[in-house]
Amino acid sequence: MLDILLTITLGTASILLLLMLSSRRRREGEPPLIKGWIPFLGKSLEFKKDSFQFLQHLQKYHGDVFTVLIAGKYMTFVMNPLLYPAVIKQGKQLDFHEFSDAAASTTFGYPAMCTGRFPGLSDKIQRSFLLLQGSTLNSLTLKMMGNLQLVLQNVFFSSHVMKRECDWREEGLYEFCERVMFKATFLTLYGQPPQINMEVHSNLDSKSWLDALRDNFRKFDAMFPLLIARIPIGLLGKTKSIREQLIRFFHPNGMATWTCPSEFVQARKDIFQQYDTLKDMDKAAHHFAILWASVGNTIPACFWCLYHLLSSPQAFSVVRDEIIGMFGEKEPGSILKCDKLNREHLEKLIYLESAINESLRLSSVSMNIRVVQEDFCLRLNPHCSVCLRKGDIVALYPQSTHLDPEIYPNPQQYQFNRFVENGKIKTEFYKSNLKVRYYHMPFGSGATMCPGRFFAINELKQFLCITLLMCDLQLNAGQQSATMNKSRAGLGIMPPENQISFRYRLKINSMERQDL
Ligand code: HEM
Repeated sequence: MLDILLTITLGTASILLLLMLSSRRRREGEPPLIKGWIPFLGKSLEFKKDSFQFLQHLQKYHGDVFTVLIAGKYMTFVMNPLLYPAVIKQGKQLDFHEFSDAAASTTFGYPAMCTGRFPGLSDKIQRSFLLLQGSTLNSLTLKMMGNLQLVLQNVFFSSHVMKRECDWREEGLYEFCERVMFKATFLTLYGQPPQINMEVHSNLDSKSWLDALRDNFRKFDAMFPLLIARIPIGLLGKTKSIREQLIRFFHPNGMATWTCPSEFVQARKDIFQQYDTLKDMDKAAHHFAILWASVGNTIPACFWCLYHLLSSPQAFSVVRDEIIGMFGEKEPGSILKCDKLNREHLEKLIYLESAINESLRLSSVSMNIRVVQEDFCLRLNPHCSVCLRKGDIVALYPQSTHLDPEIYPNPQQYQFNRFVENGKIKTEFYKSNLKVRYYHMPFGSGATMCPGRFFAINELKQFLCITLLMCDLQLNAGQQSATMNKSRAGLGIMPPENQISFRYRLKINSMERQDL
């Protein structure tokens, strides 16, 4: 995302990028252009890496629409959500795919799709995304439920952790979310590589193929913002060889031996098979990109959802009671047998959904980027239109909506029930007495919205239901509150900046506990 360029200008690389500033003649109707590297640099350093505060500052002085010249690119920011619909519905003149194709191909290491070498590939890939929704979502959800429970049981019953399952264990909360979600999502989407059968070998391979994959993934992910900003991978230490190992893991010969892939991954394998022009490592790189898409944001989202619930006793008790009210108190071992833990029932958990929405509202910093396809004037409302030029970028920055006090009173405060009204999920939010259509945008907007959003929300609900039903959980006392790592502004969900530790144990009923 180009926001990374902005982020970098706000960081130490500012001087290099700002030296690339160029100027062009202004036309009538163009939004105010903010340029001139000395004041820009001064301000950007003042706001350190907080691009949201920096943009808010620019909005205060230049209005709801302004253009920033960053690294030779003209980026027009539309900061008022009441103006978003005009941008979002403008699919033809404001395109997303050209930009995402270029950014994703360099980041994940496959050839760009819009070069003419792969006719129809991009459309087929877009169609495959439908398999993350509709009726196939039911089977994905069921599979995820089974895998989540197996992975959690694995955490408790693996013999290398020399503890009884009823003993408290301590761990980093982020590491716990990462361990559980990475494995469960991988198995659900890609199926099982032959060397592992979790039920039979649950005690084996403490440093298994999956741990190695996750370690490499974490190292790659740390470099992700720089890669998206097109910093050449050769300049990023070992990142190139780490990415190669990650890609090699998805080599088609290896994947052919994995059992039970999801219909989504199977469809992608079939599509790539039709293209002789795609080398095996290119196909593997496409599969790797989906691994990133499927866990890169979901893991930090799980962290914030669980962290906020554990930090707020009222939220925890309302959400836990709602889950228990729906599924009943369960013996940890019998949760899998509960046939209610499906999509239909998950949809009825409104406090849980509201708590998830609220965590996403606070932690999401994705930016919506569109590339202008031709010179034209975009009418934003009856009183305001802006003239744009081919090649310019238009950016929506939903964090400014998510933290707008007019739409969300006390916006920095976590309120788990903010999205509940009259016993239903609240969908009406207002600004200047006008209904805001795009009030919650962690998954992007319009035609380019995240195709995995329904799966992601289900995963979050399942993760929270299963951990709350199976485990007793507590944050360790005396630690600082979690803060957000802002270096990923523009790229999805921010991970925590600091380490948060917690303790957990398998739930057993109080009678049994007295016997222990
Ligand atoms: C909390 C979790 C998630 C968040 C916050 C999230 C957010 C996003 C965002 C903001 C975009 C870009 C949309 C735009 O710019 O308009 C995106 C794209 C995408 N997401 Fe997600 N996502 C999540 C989980 C998932 C999952 C579980 C999958 C499943 C495979 C997934 C698959 C994708 C794919 C394939 C794209 C690219 C779509 C394209 O190229 O057209 N995401 N996501």
